[in-house]
This record gives sequence, C-alpha cells and structure tokens, in this order.
Amino acid sequence: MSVISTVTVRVPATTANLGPGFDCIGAALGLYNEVKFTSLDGEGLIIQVAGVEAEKVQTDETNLLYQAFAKFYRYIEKTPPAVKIEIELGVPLARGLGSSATAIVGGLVAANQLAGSPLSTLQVMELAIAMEGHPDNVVPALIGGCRLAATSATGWEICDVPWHEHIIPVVAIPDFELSTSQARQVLPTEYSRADAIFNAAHLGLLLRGLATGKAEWLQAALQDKLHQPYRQALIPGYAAVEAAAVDAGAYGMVISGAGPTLLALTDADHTQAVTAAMANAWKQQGIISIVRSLPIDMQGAVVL
Ligand SMILES: Nc1ncnc2c1ncn2[C@@H]1O[C@H](COP(=O)(O)OP(=O)(O)OP(=O)(O)O)[C@@H](O)[C@H]1O
Ligand SMILES: N[C@@H](CCO)C(=O)O
Repeated sequence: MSVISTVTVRVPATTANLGPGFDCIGAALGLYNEVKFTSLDGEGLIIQVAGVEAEKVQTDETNLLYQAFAKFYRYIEKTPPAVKIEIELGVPLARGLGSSATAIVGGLVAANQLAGSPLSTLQVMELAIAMEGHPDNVVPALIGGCRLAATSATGWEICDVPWHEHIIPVVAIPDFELSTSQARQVLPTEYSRADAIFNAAHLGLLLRGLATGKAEWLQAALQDKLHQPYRQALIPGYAAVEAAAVDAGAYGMVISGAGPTLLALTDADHTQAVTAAMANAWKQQGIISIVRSLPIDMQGAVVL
C-alpha cells in the first residue's frame, strides 16, 4: 500500500465539571496525546500505540480514534480511506482527564484535514459532542481554554470562561481506572429543587471566582450536589485527599471529570505544598498517584 496523505494532530487533556458545572463546563490542560494518520491506497487499518498505558488501547476497528475518523467520513457521505494510525499517548485512560475526548476530537480533526477541510470547526464540534454525549470535554479539547456550553434553539452556545492567571490547577491521578459509564450509572435521574438551586448559585459563583481569582468565592464555589456526592464512594481516600489539599492551602478540591483523578485549585504560593499533601494523603491510603500542576491549554487541538 502506498501513502496518499499524512496529518498529525495534538489534542490536550481536559478537566470537566469543575465541581458545580456538571456536564457543561471544562478546561483544557497542558498534557497531550499526539496522533498521526496516514491515508493509504487499498484497504485496511493499522494502529500502533506508544506512550503511557499503550497496551490498553484497542488496535482494531473498535478504537475510538478510528470510530471518530469513520464517523466523519460517513457524515460527509464518503468511504473512509485505508489508514495507518500512530498514537503517542500522554493522557492516561479512564482517569477523568478526557482521554475519550482526545480520541474523538483527534479522529474528527484528522479526518477533516485529510478530506480537505469540508467541515467548519463548529460542525466538527457538533459531531464531537454528539459522539461523546456531553460537551464539557470535547469543546475545550477542540478549541482550548475553559469553556461553558449551553444548548440554544438551534444548537450550542459556547462561551469562553476567563481563568485568572493566579489560579493553578493541580491534578492527582491515581493508579486505578474509573470508566465514565460506571461513574454515570451511580447518578440519580431526578434532583430536588434545592439541589438545582444550589448548583445554579455555585456555578455562577465559580464563573466569577475563576474570572477574579477572589479566594472567598473560589472556596465557596467548588461544591456540588449533582454528581460528587454520589461518586465519592467510587474514589477511595477522597475525603483524606480533599482535607490534605485544603489544609495545604488549596481553595478547594473537586472530582476531575467522572474521576478518579482529583483536581485542586490553588495559587502559586501553595502549589508545591498542595501537590505534596495530595500525593501523601493518597499514599497513606495505600494508593499510588502522580500529582502535578498543569497550565491551562489555550490552543486546543492543533494540526502539526
Ligand atoms: N487515545 C485513545 N485512542 C483510542 N481510544 C481511547 C483513547 N483514549 C481513550 N480511549 C477510549 O476511551 C476510554 C476511556 O473513556 P472514559 O470516558 O471512560 O474516560 P476518560 O475520557 O478518560 O475520562 P473523563 O470522560 O471522565 O474525563 C478508554 O477505555 C478507551 O476505550
Ligand atoms: N461531565 C462528564 C465528564 C466525564 O466525561 C461526567 O462527569 O460524567
């Protein structure tokens, strides 16, 4: 088989929900997956994976990157070409850092590029949201920054959420997985009026806290009644890691995406202490973790 065309796409990890923004807010982080698509003549699919947890990624047609690639071609009513996909993984799988969003966005962006860009970024975004089922990971993975997504009469309204430069995300990534589908199964299907009001108020406060960096607003805002109370039991050591982060000076701590990664927000003066405290708290529970501060990525998916 000979090579027709090649494209390489880099896609950032994302942290969704940020506490009270369940299924509607997320931010891109400076941690990346890179994927090279080479379209070939003839028929076939070759997938090669390297990097963190490479052995866990499917290498047949069920691979999510390929699923997104094929969905794009079905959408434009063309047959997907034979393709070789080379994946360099930096984002750990099923940890609440948007690995599935990197695959969906990477596959769609690469396919659009190889097909001569017939779709706009907005159209790619709508396809990505439909595939993932919610917008809070795929939107920042595609366009970067911190983003809020809301439905409108005609589709989606996406807005940028200003993130004060003094606010630093610290992610504590444990060495166990929690799939999003499992973490969604424990959620109720209905909520009380009191819980709905609680989240509306705290999401509003979070937006203002993120924009201003005001400590009191951030400390109060990072609370939620829609998903975290139900998911904490799936994350051993949650309470101990949260207490350690706050004692070390974090504004607060939330579940990153569907978990099990935990996300603390802090400032530069406390980043080192918060990072060490979270790692130590988990260690005392017998859980190995990687804890690190990450910048907000402002670029989103990039064709290299
Ligand atoms: N680079 C990749 N290539 C192919 N498939 C991937 C890739 N990354 C993730 N996946 C698929 O996505 C699954 C993980 O998706 P899941 O939604 O459970 O977690 P997540 O996206 O990492 O977390 P969250 O949505 O909470 O941020 C993996 O088990 C794998 O099937
Ligand atoms: N909003 C999603 C993010 C994970 O995909 C959830 O919490 O289930």
